[in-house]
Amino acid sequence: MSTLLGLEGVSKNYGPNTVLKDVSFQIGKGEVVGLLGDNGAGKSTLVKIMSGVVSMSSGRYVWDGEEVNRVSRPETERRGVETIFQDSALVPTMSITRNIFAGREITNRFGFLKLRAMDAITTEILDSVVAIEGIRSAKQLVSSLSGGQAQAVAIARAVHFKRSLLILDEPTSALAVRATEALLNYLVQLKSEGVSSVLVTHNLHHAYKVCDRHIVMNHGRKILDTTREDTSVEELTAAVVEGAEGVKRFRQGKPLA
Ligand SMILES: Nc1ncnc2c1ncn2[C@@H]1O[C@H](COP(=O)(O)OP(=O)(O)OP(=O)(O)O)[C@@H](O)[C@H]1O
Repeated sequence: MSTLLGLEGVSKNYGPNTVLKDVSFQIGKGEVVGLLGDNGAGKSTLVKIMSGVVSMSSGRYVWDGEEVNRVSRPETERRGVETIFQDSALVPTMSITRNIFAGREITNRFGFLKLRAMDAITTEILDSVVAIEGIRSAKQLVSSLSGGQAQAVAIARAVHFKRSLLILDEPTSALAVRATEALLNYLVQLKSEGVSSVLVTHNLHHAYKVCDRHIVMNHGRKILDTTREDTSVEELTAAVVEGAEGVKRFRQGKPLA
């Protein structure tokens, strides 16, 4: 599998605090990668670096074999990175449709918005991509949605405009069971279309179910980078809970401390 994105020796300091230490990994084309780790392990910081929101203190960002020197949000968006952040950035006073198409509106040749066409597409993607309970209409204002429904709209938006890399930071935390299942299945479907994804989650069962590879972070360091075939939910649990020592212990067949 050829590499879409490679991070090489990435470190990040916030003042005197080093929150990422010499992290390297690769994301293959069409690969679903689980980014795992305990609270504060550095997952969201990596997500922000991959999407260009935060700059790295040192290291290399290599996209499709080419080093990117100035990694910014517009630059990663141009290359096809879509990110769902923990707090999905939606505009509450606008309708679901307008949020989904924000910045990518469909217009006629005179520049007028084709609202009916956008509403129809919105209805279709809400139904097919994330099966969300309780949304009445694409015209509904986002301010009238629950937290989980709003998150699902953000996911539907990113998934619809899928490009090359979809990064989801804790996407299922506020989703109900059916919507979570739909989203996980969708990631697998995207894979067959050559789209890569990074799934940040605390739910190791979700990660294990859909990810081809798992990267476990611990105190800013990568401590495990393994394919699905070479690991198990039990080993991932040991890595997340106990770090590198936990992996060693697990491989020696000893129980969790
Ligand atoms: N803007 C910032 N300024 C200073 N420290 C920060 C900043 N952002 C994150 N950190 C620190 O970096 C470390 C890693 O945080 P990060 O949010 O990447 O962890 P995480 O693995 O995503 O955790 P969680 O699962 O709790 O979301 C934490 O110790 C956090 O306090």
